Parts: sequence; structure tokens; C-alpha cells
Amino acid sequence: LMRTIAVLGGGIGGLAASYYLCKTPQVTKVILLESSSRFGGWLWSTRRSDGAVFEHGPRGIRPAGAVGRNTLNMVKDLGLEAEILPVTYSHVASKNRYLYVNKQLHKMPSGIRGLLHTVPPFSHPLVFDIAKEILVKKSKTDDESIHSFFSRRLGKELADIAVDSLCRGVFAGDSRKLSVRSCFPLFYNAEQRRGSLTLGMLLGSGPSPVVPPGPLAQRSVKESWAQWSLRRGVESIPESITEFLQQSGRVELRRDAAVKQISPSASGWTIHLEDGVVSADHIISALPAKALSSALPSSCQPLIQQLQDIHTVTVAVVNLEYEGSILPVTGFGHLIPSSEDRGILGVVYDSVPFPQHNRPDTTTTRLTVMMGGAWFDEVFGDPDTVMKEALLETATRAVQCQLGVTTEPSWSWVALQKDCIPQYYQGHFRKIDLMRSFIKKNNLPLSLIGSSYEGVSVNDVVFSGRTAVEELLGTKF
Ligand SMILES: Cc1cc2nc3c(=O)[nH]c(=O)nc-3n(C[C@H](O)[C@H](O)[C@H](O)COP(=O)(O)OP(=O)(O)OC[C@H]3O[C@@H](n4cnc5c(N)ncnc54)[C@H](O)[C@@H]3O)c2cc1C
Ligand SMILES: C=CC1=C(C)c2cc3[nH]c(cc4nc(cc5[nH]c(cc1n2)c(C)c5CCC(=O)O)C(CCC(=O)O)=C4C)c(C)c3C=C
Repeated sequence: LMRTIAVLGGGIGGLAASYYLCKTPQVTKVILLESSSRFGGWLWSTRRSDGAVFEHGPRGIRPAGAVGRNTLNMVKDLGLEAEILPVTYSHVASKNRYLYVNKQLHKMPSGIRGLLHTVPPFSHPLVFDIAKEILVKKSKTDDESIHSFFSRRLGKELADIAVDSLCRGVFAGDSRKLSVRSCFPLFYNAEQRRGSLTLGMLLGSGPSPVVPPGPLAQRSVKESWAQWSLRRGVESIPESITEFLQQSGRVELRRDAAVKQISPSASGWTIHLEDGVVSADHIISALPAKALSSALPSSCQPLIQQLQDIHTVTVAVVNLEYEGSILPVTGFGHLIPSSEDRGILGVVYDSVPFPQHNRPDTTTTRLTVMMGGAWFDEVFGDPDTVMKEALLETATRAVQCQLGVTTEPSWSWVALQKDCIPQYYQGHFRKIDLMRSFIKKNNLPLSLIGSSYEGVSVNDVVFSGRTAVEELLGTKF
């Protein structure tokens, strides 16, 4: 029996870990410590009084795979099924994704036809690259940049345009620095196990965790959902978990409780807050890696250094609302390769996948412009001194140039998301291995979860919370 477990950080990772702890009878008490005044971390939705919803963080969650099923199982258990807004594979938002290249929007090729023909901005049919891919030898290195991996296997053009853009739309990062092994383990494993991405995709690229689909996950398969959100925005997930934890009576939820220092004690840890201390037998840290690093005692070197070396980038998220229907194309949105514009990463056409979030009873268009990421400082300067007005101006000009929109937005919101996305650089897996073995060797009562380590998607982070609880208590959910 574990007496007290402290969960540090009340983002979706810390909340998910607390949720799973509550599901077992083996824990007497859970204390969740969050520095800010709200739970949810980057899951942050603005609900305007007229009914419109705007997302300042994640906006669509994928149901696919073990981690996707796992989140749906939790969402069902929390009673959120009636709130779900699914987007099916046949929806235009799933079919149409654009790239903005050479000052033009290009629909990304899809389906057999798209692969057989030359589709600009590409100079030749992609089917050739895919056919040749099967013959490319497998790499002997234990990690590689995403750009180098795809350049080698699929050609420089695809790597420069499509892969570069994809990395900006998932990691707000630079494909030339990010690790293929840590960012796209499925692709890395496909090469290692099958010798090819194409064969890996067709034959499978290794075992994945076993997560039986509950009723909601089964529904997502039957109705072929590509992604989903919630009627009142994704922030409903942390809100529902918080409510669930409160009702359980076993979790002490503390907001405005920044963890300052952690020190070892006879039975576990003493956690120092601004106004007092908390004792715990075990810590599950769902803090960003650098925040944990600065709280650990000096006895935890080299862990401190390895955590400190996990960098993050800043993204400016600009939500815009326009009157009327102003888009020249319809789809999920467009991404922009770094060769086209370093500062503007892409634009999401939120009204297309989720029209339910528009202001009711009138026609409006909601867009989100994402800027900065790995290029933030170079393009916009120091995030601590940048002016929100300047970011808004850059975003509205981008919408004007790239989408030909001539009207000004009727409403806007600029969120400067500082250090919001960790960057798994080449060799990241080695840091993770070293950290986990240090913890094991020294029997530290500490688990590491959250977006800093093994996946940044909401699904990955929820799953990291579940895995930590299972390993700690030796249970299986
Ligand atoms: C703009 C944007 C768009 C995204 N889009 C998607 C998407 O479409 N789909 C998807 O799946 N994912 C998306 N993501 C990724 C996903 O949202 C995040 O990776 C995930 O929410 C991270 O959760 P976390 O709990 O690990 O971290 P966080 O949300 O960062 O939580 C950490 C918590 O710790 C708290 N904290 C920090 N320091 C201390 C301290 N000293 N003491 C106590 N508490 C502390 C923080 O306040 C925070 O609440 C997006 C992220 C961003 C930023
Ligand atoms: C089309 C434009 C997009 C922009 C701009 C964009 C920005 C952006 N996204 C993240 C983080 C994530 N995005 C994820 C999924 C995702 N993002 C887009 C498009 C844009 N993102 C799409 C079409 C998708 C769905 C992918 C798919 O269905 O194949 C995810 C989750 C990935 C997963 O494994 O589930 C994350 C994480 C950031 C930080 C960002 C800021 C620039």
C-alpha cells in the first residue's frame, strides 16, 4: 500500500496520472500541486458569452492507435461522450490539407490519383519516391534528424517541403534538428524492423501497447473518426477530470501551489512550496523538464543536467474571427515550410472541422495563425518583450496575403505560449534512457511523465500518466 503520492503539475499529464491513481484502491492519498490558478496547462479554451469557442492550445485529438483509444476510454468514463464533436475521414477537413509554397496554396496530394500525377508544389509524381523507398538501405546510426531520414528515404523535395512543414505543425520545430527516433518512432521502427516505411505501414512496424477499445473507441472506428473535439472546447477534459478528482474525496487539489524545491526525506520526499511543505512517499512529476530540474536536490545530478538539456520553444497563437464566409478554399488548414516563411508556421481553418464553435445564428469564420516555434527569437525577438499588437498585425497580414482575405477580423486574441512544446533533438532517446536508469539504480521514488519525454500529443501525455501509475503500483488498467 502506498500512503501518499504527490503529483507535480496540473496539466493534462498530472491530471491523467491523478485520475488513474484514483482508479486503484492501493493509494491512500494523492496531492496534486499546480503553480497556476487553473488546471489543464496548455489545454485552454475561451468560451465567449455569445457561445463561440476558441482554442489557444490543442484543438483536435486523434482517436487512432492504442493511445487514441486510451484517451477515448477515459473521456467516456468521465461522462463526456455527449459533448464529443467528431470529424470523420470523409469530411473536407480530413481530406483537404494545404501547403503554402511559392506564394500559393497547394492541396496536399492524397489518394491513389494524387500519388500517380504530378501535383504542385512537387515536381514529379510521388509514387516514384514511394516505390524507390522500398529499395533504400536501412541506416546503421542509432538516431538521425527527421529531415535527413526522410531526405534519404523519400528524396530531398519531399523532406524540404512536406516533412519540414509537418514538423512545424506538430512540434513547431525544425526538422533538421529534431530526432526521427523520438518524434516519429513509428517511422524509425518501420525502417529498423521492415527496412522500409512503405513496408512498415503495410505490414506493421512492431508491437504497440494493448488497449482494448471501450464503447466510445468502438464508435470512433465504426463512424471512422479522424479527430475529435468537445462542444465547449478541449478544456472540458481537464475540467471533467478535476471534478472527478474532487468527487473521489481522495485527492487534495492545490492551485497556486508552485513547487520550489524537493528534498529527500526518510520515507520519500519533502516538497517545499512558497507557503509550507508537503510530504510524500512518491512523486509523479508532470512538470516541464526544466521546472523539475530546478527543483531537484543536488544529489540528483546528472538527472538535473539531462532535464535541463530538454529544450522547448515558444509559439504565438493568434485566434481570429471574421464576419461571413471568407475562405478561398476549404480544409483543415495550411502549413508553411520554413523556406517560404520562417516566422509563420501555418493557419488552421477552425470553422471547417468545428463549425459548432462558431458564433451561433450568423456566418463567421474562425482561423488560428500559429507563429514562431523554433524560429521565434530570430523572427520576433525576445518573447518577454515582444508586443502582442505586432504579433496580431503579422497574423492578420499573413491571412491577407496567403488567403486573400481583404476584411479585418471582427475579434482577435493573441496568446503567447512560452516554452509550450518540448523539442526532442537528435539523441533525445539517450537522455531518456540515462534518466530512467539513474532513477532505477538509485531507487528514487520518482516517475517522470508529460510532454517532455516520450510524445507531445494529448494522447501520448495521458498515456504516460497511465503507464507511470501502472508501473508504480504493479497494476494493469
Ligand atoms: C499551440 C499548441 C497546439 C497544440 N496542438 C495539439 C493538437 O492539436 N493535438 C495534440 O494532441 N496536442 C497538441 N498540443 C500538445 C499538447 O497540448 C501538450 O503537449 C500537452 O498539453 C502537454 O501536457 P503536459 O501536462 O505534459 O504539460 P503542461 O500542459 O505544460 O502542464 C504542466 C503543468 O505544470 C505546471 N507547473 C509548471 N511549473 C510548476 C511548478 N514549479 N510547480 C507546480 N506546477 C508547475 C504548469 O502550470 C502546467 O499546468 C499542442 C500544444 C500547443 C502549445
Ligand atoms: C494545418 C495547420 C496546422 C498548424 C498551423 C498546426 C500547428 C501546431 N500543431 C501543434 C501540435 C500538434 N498538432 C497535432 C496534430 C495536427 N496538427 C495539424 C495541423 C496544424 N497544426 C493536423 C492536420 C493535425 C492532425 C494530424 C493527423 O491527423 O495526421 C498534434 C498531435 C499529433 C498526434 O500524434 O496526435 C500536435 C501535438 C503545434 C505545437 C502547433 C504550433 C505551431
